[in-house]
Amino acid sequence: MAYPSVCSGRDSLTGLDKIPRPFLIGVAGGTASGKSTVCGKIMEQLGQQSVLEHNRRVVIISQDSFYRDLSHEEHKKANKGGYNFDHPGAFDVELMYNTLVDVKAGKRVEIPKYDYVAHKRTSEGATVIHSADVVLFEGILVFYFPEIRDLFNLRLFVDTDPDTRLSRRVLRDIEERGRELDQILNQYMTLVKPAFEEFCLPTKKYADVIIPRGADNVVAIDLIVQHIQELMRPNRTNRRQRNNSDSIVGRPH
Ligand SMILES: Nc1ncnc2c1ncn2[C@@H]1O[C@H](COP(=O)(O)OP(=O)(O)O)[C@@H](O)[C@H]1O
Ligand SMILES: Nc1ccn([C@@H]2O[C@H](COP(=O)(O)O)[C@@H](O)[C@H]2O)c(=O)n1
Repeated sequence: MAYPSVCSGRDSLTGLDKIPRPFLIGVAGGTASGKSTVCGKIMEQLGQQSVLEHNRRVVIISQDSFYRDLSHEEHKKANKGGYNFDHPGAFDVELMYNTLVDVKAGKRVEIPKYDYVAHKRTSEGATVIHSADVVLFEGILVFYFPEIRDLFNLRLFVDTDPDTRLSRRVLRDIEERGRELDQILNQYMTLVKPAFEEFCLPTKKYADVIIPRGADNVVAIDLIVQHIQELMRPNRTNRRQRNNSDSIVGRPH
């Protein structure tokens, strides 16, 4: 696939002289490992959970918003748990890449919400990004595509044991995604688990920080938040000019 050129290259975490805004964090991990929950905790600890959504300076995007549109046949398969949503080919990589490039360039971007019952993006409840300090991009395969992997300034991998993930997925898919138990287990055994082992797990090596036990790991989350705050501190040398009051650092939590 041909991608448009972008000023790429990852800012070294020790080379603190060039901290980009927004600071783009990739959060990978298996299904139901706690990626969204970890992102929520990071946002909360940065004091943003109580801020109205359109004023937030820390934004979470889900990779699921970039699933390809399904054909009629694929949609029928998906309704039976037989469509492979865990394969890299299920994603619109070009749209995902172009969107992240726009986010990094500070452009106003609208990210549609994904409807897991209808298996498609919805026009309602889109996340609007216009002047974020930190953008968290979470999903099972956010480190799979090299061009996308290279866009991240920090990479986290949420490492939760597979039994825990399966039991959480079963409960979540029944409660929130309108699924039946036999369909969930069949999809998991035939598609989700093999794809996790083939495509997701091998990307753990790209992480800067691996978070064992996901959101239960308060120490890891505290350290990550401290690191982000340190990087984003307004009086860092050579940082982009901005008003102190605009910063997420030092805001009341
Ligand atoms: N540490 C935890 N303890 C208990 N339940 C959790 C924990 N982390 C996540 N969950 C639950 O597990 C399910 C999957 O978590 P989620 O954060 O959505 O995972 P992911 O984004 O990786 O799919 C959700 O129902 C969530 O509430
Ligand atoms: N229509 C869909 C789309 C995705 N899935 C499954 O969701 C998982 C990814 O989301 P997580 O929050 O669990 O990371 C992935 O494993 C897909 O199997 C789905 O079932 N239906």
